[in-house]
Amino acid sequence: MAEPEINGHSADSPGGAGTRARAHLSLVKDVPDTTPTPPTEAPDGATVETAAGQVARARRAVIAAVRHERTRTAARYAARNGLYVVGGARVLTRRAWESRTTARYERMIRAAEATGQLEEAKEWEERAQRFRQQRHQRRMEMLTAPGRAAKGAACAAGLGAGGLLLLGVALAVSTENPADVADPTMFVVDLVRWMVFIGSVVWGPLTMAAPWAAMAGLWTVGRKQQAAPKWALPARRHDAGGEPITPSIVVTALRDLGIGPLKKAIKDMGDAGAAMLGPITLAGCGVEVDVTLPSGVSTEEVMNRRRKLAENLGRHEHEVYPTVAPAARTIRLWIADSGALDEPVPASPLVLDPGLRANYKTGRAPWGLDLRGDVAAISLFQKHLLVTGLSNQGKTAALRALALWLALDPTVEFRIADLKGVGDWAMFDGLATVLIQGPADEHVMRATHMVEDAFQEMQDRLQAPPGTVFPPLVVIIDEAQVAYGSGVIGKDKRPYGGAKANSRYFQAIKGIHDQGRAVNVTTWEGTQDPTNDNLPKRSREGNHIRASLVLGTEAQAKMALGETPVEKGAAPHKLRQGLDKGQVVATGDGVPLGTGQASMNIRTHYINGDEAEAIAEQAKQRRQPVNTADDTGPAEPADHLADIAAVLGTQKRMRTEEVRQRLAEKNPGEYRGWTASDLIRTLEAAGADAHKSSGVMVVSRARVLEALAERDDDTDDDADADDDGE
Ligand SMILES: Nc1ncnc2c1ncn2[C@@H]1O[C@H](COP(=O)(O)OP(=O)(O)OP(=O)(O)O)[C@@H](O)[C@H]1O
Repeated sequence: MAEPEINGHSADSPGGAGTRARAHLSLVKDVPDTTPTPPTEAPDGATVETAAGQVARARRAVIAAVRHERTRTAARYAARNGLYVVGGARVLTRRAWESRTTARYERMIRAAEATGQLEEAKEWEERAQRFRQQRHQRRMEMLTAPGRAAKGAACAAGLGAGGLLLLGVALAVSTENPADVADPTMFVVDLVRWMVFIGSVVWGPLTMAAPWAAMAGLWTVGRKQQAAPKWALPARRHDAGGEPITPSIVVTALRDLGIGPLKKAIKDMGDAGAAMLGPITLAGCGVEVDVTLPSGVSTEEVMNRRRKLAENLGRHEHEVYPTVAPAARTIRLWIADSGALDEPVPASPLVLDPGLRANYKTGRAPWGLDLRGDVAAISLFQKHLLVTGLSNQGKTAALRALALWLALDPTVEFRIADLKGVGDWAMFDGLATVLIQGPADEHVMRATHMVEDAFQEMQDRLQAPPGTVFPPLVVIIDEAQVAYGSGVIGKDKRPYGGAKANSRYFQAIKGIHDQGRAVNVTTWEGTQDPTNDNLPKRSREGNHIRASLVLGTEAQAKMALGETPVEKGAAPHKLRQGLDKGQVVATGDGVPLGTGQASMNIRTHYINGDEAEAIAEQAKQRRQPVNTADDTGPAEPADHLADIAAVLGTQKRMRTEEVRQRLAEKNPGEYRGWTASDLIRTLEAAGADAHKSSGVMVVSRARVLEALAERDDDTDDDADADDDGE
């Protein structure tokens, strides 16, 4: 600010006050000398420049050239590319080190312990143990390797020489020329001679090219990993220049928010507002600070001015996350290092570790990183899940990443309807028991049957004796808005889709939301651009975990996540469409939220189609082959009498207890909950009553078959009567 005045001085009085002012200034701060040097009048009247003026001009030109953005970019470019080689060497050395030691396992154990995943830590510990044993075995084998190799070489040489001699003898016998005995051996000798010759010719260029090829390899690895210091990286990757966050910057940013009472309170504070702040702590790729607001200022007022707050802090809006802290009247600010959130998210552990296992009950799916850069792992045990967001922002990829992790637990059954049907879920063919793919009415009908079927299975499970253990059944409907929006009507005049109470799809989903959790039947829905019509309130609120990618408005954010998380700071509507692809704001049970935290931003790992195929393949190898159906058909009621006849098989009579047991094995969903009186009643109704034989109740095969035949006759008669009537 003072500079123009000083420059003004110097222009007026070059050798006097101006020079003094410059001298003084240079002691204070090293600024470029931009003072124009005045021309001097030559004796003949021409204007000439003094030597000092020329030097000063040259100096200015050099300084300007050195400081020019292009020079800096070029210097960064040169430094970066040189350092990629060094970085690449470091990366490869680390990889080699990790492949020979237990460093990687120890790192994973620490990470698992830090996120409270003790099961996972134990699993890594066991793997490390196995690795140590195998390494020991390899080392022991290496001790005896030279002897074995020498023996092998001697054997091979002997066999080779013998073979050539034998071949020579055979040749000599066939040509009747004893001199041919040596031909095969001489051929091999010539071959070796040629190989040595060719080797000696290419050896020179090869040894010349090898270091360059090695350098190019190191450079490629370094570049891929961006293994250069931050300052040398391209502008979009290095720090975009935001100031470090200090207490005075935070207080000033709050003071200038435009909230009158806050401004006044800060002015009145003896310590210029510092008392409002808790300690500023490093939190991942940013800092965190709690701000206790003065009385008369609500947390909501500050949260509503998020953009201005971010700008006052020298950050973009998406780099500042204000949330309501557990303490009263306190707001928690997490402020990212400038540009840090634009760094790519590393690859998923599912891609990096092909040996990864999952456990439905105790495990947590490694979904991505939170804003601090810590692992964000989600528990999916007995959770209904909803992922929503605008189109093409990574909804399917986020949902699929969770399913791929869970597929690594072979006990989990999947039934999937992808109502877009462009193959995003195709890798689940042979893994899911049902896979419906397509957007037409027919697919909505099939998806509805699939959900109704799961609902029926849930009902059956609920009837089972207490303590029965159920395998997890996860029903996934991606692009569920297609089902909610469908106008297709069934033969019974009931709508399949829609958000009305009689919508078959909606009813089945609601039914599972209400009671499915306890018997391990859960739904996961992915939906686009939520509205009250394409995602009814009762349906969205039935989910335990709700996650949203970028959305258009706050009202949509409330639909996606619920009112409370949004009021406490969850803001999917503040994410940047296109730039924040794959970033979800997640809330609910199963999301690792801290005390008082209402939501979490998770930058999910992206698993592309090929990687998803490979992970699904591993999952298939760990489970029994699955015949994937593309339609479950409307649920047919079970034929009890026919089922009883089937379990009797060829036996004349069978104890009622055994019949019940066999029925439960044949169709657990239908018969697991049957009591003895259910069986007796069914038999009586059909006229094939159970009776006592040798003191125990038995079912007679003859009576059951008779009852079946009678029933079939009756059905035929009814059909004939109907035909006559017509
Ligand atoms: N986690 C991620 N990180 C970076 N990019 C991602 C991520 N997830 C998805 N993308 C990108 O976004 C694109 C769209 O992803 P996806 O198909 O999952 O979106 P969607 O929201 O399901 O789309 P639609 O609404 O059309 O079904 C992907 O092709 C990929 O390029």
